[in-house]
Amino acid sequence: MAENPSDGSVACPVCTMGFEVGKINAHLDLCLQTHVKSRQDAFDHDTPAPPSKKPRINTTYTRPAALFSLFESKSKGADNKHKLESVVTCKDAAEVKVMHQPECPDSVASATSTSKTLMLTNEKPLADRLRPSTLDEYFGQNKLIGEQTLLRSLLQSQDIPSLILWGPPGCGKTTLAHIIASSIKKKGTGRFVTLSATSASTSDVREVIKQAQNELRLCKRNTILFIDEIHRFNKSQQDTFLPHVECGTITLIGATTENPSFQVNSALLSRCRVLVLEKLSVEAMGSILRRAVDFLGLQVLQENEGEQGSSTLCSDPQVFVEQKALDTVAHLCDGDARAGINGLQLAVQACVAQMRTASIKPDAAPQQIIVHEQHIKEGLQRSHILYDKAGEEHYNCISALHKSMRGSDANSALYWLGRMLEGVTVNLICLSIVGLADPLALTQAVSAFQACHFTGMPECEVILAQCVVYMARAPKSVEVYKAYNNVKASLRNHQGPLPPVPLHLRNAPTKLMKNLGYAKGYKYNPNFNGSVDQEYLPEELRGIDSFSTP
Ligand SMILES: Nc1ncnc2c1ncn2[C@@H]1O[C@H](COP(=O)(O)OP(=O)(O)OP(=O)(O)O)[C@@H](O)[C@H]1O
Ligand SMILES: [Zn+2]
Repeated sequence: MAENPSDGSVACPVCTMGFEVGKINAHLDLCLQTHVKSRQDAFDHDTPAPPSKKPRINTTYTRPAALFSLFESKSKGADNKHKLESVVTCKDAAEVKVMHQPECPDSVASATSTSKTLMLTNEKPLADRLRPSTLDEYFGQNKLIGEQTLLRSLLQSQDIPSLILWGPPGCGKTTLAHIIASSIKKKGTGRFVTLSATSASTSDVREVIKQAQNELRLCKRNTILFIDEIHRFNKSQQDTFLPHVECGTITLIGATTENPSFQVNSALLSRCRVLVLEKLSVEAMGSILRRAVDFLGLQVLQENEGEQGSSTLCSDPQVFVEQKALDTVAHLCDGDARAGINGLQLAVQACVAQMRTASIKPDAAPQQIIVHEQHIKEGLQRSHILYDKAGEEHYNCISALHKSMRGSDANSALYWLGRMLEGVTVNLICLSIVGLADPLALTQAVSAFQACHFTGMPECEVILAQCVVYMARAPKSVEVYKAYNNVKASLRNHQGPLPPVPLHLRNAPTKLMKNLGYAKGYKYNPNFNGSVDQEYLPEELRGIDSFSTP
């Protein structure tokens, strides 16, 4: 800014430089733009893309085929050969720059320039690039943003109260805040500032508040302050904005994955409206993934379709993704859109990388890349507990010991115990397999465990031996064991996000939780004579009995 402050100058609320009264407004517009941009750079992770970047998504949308075309045409030669000109390899990115000369008549790419980078670089996670900027692209959360909801009418009236968005990871809290903010910015009624409680300090907050005060005083413009992961601020940090939320200098939108009753200052909480977001449903995830697929220019392969699909006419390599693979992402991502989108991205990257190594030879035939369910599973990085070979012998002994006791063979059980005492401790609690037929067995096992701790080797041998013989001679039951296995299997095989805990079964220690309907309708058994008719399972599991299923 070139102006020199004079004596009767006013300070710019943003950069605090002095300006003549007549010039301050013109300066402000400019200064705000630069300021907002620099803020966005600083908090790039959770701010909307600067305007100049946005069309990237839109352009992509209208011509997805061009973007995912791995090979770009240089000229429309009649030569049908696909010549690889360059392959750019980066460490683990699927950034591929390759060229060829296709004959494909409908290749959109053929009309465009030279090599283009595949939309799968690692520079920014796909989920971030896909962040919706309007409610039309925001899927699920219908209870919150459906027609005739409070939030809709607030958005229409442009009168946004301070909000706390509470929900599980990747369900769209940050996105919703951005949408709210951009709808307000559109009408020019407010300013939007983003801070993340993981990186911002109290002085950052003070700075934002100072600017908001100036802004309100000079421009009569409200500031919306979005704080991601607000629960990471401690209570005294949260106190910093309390008075400013109260007097309306800032409208606070906080996002949190933690129950705000416990993590957000109660004074602050009482000044904010809490909106609860849910895990995204399988259907919502389906729509979100569709959008990702379009963005990447992938083709979806229905189950009964051959691999050739629609590409038989065109010699361009194409990337297909099985519909089943998409369904798998929607089911496995547990309502977390970020995990789902990025899982899909990783799977596609892995497939493209595989193809790349396979086709490095010049004149390689064009290929079709198909992303299968298995790739997706790897992409989602569902970790499994690996079997520890080194400990195998130990587990074999435990197994033999357990089987001997189950078979009421005290003699063998003692033998296996002896084998294991060669340096390895026995997990005595495992011995409780005797089950409900003799509930005292568990007590025996725990007592033996404690007794061994008191006495140590070698005296504890006898204690262990007594315990093992007790187990071997006790009556057996596998009822609980089987039933619990059924529970584990049903959890493992569950499709989509796990059902929420029924509201009436939840505890309601805070006012917020009461207001949200927690504990409502719960029948406290001691208040009733005899049995109480009450459901203790989520609605979709009613009627399923782990004890009776085989
Ligand atoms: N409801 C939705 N509709 C469409 N896309 C969504 C939705 N929710 C999330 N996404 C996608 O998932 C990404 C992550 O979502 P977002 O950052 O809003 O989640 P969050 O709830 O703030 O998660 P976290 O608590 O982990 O920060 C977004 O960039 C967007 O691409
Ligand atoms: Zn300024």
